[in-house]
Amino acid sequence: MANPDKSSAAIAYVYRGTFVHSTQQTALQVQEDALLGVDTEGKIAFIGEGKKLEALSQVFQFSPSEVTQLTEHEFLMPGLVDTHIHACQYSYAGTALDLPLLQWLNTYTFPVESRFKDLEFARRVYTHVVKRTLTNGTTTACYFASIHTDATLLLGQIANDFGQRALVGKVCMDRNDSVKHYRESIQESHDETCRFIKEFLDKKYPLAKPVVTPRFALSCSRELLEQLGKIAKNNNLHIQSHISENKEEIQLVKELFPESESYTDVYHKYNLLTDKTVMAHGCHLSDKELAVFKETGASLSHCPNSNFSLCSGVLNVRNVLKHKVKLGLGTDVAGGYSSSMLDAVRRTLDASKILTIQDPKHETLSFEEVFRLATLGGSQALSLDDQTGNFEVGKDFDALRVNVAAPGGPIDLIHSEGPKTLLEKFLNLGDDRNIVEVFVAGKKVVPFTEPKAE
Ligand SMILES: Nc1nc2[nH]cnc2c(=O)[nH]1
Ligand SMILES: [Zn+2]
Repeated sequence: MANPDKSSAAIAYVYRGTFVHSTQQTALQVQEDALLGVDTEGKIAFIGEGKKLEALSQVFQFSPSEVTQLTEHEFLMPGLVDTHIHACQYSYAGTALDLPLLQWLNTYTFPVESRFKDLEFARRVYTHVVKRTLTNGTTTACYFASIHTDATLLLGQIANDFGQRALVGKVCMDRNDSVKHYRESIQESHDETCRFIKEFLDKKYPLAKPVVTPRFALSCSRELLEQLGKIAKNNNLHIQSHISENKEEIQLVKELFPESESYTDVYHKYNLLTDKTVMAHGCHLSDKELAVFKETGASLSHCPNSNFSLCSGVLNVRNVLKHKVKLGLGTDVAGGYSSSMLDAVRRTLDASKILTIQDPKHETLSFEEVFRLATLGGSQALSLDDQTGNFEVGKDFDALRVNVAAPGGPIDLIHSEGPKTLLEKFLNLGDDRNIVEVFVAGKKVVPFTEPKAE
């Protein structure tokens, strides 16, 4: 576990106590009385046994008296990864949940998103969403913004200023018959996407990157999809979109793209399925389509709150995992009403249990598996697992310090509990009151220090 050669940077701080995380092999690995050192570059420098404190302090040159000891009801876990969230829909989260997807988009979503031309409105909403998600433990977020380049650049800046790891997408859509002022021409969508990518990359943010973002097949012409596939390829960029969310949407895709064998085939044809692609939902994908996801390395973002709220469908996560398709969890605000990944964890378990009620042979997901999906799984789905997702030496320290018995918090601990039960209680009953500190790339980002809270 300890490898002094891996890191040449000095140790910035060391924690001692219980750590929980996931690996490819083990959904939940618990280390009790362990030591974890973070270097001045924000990377995990070592993980070792508490009883080896003396030796580790000599090898890694830190003072044993400076080690921070976690309390009995505390643990460190990897930060939560939200693989799909619409930052510009945050203002109406918790409302407008009475229509199915396409009617919901036309009635509520497009009119609100069109307001993001106004940079001051954008600043207000984006500051709130970044702060709220960080407080809820989202250390990495994959954001959809709106069609507006400058407002989307602002979202990238705000995420960077607050220290959140973020993928940020300017939405592309050249088709919208219902809210005609909320669409672009093909030329505009292409040129603004290029400007967005260039200006975003010029900022050289350490943790924020641009994502090519066709809204979904129904919002885009063939020409636009083709151009976006090329832009992503030429710049080696991430791609995000939606797929196979609801049955009416799938039927319309079939009618609009009759030459394609399936919804998946539409995106595949325009080179939009790569190992840096994340597609939201996929509730109704066939096994054949899942095989294309596996072959291309594209991943799925499971957004169960949204799938329930808009009555879209119930994704069979077990089947996706059997196909070895990468999968993370998403809040899909505001189709999903909660911006907390703890809610996504709970709704994922609910969705799996519903499938078991319908078919007792279905193998229900365990809380340990869902914990992995919310952390390591999300980092894999976003192809960021070389940097984050679990506690491995050399990765960035993206972590939550959780106190299950936080004073004034939502959990009453009646008995003394082992670490596995503490994690289960936190996942099912906890909230931001239990998340006492949040770290991204070694920097403490919650409680907020700078920039000043609004
Ligand atoms: N849930 C959801 N699905 C979509 N499909 C296309 N756009 C959207 C959106 O904003 N939310
Ligand atoms: Zn979405």
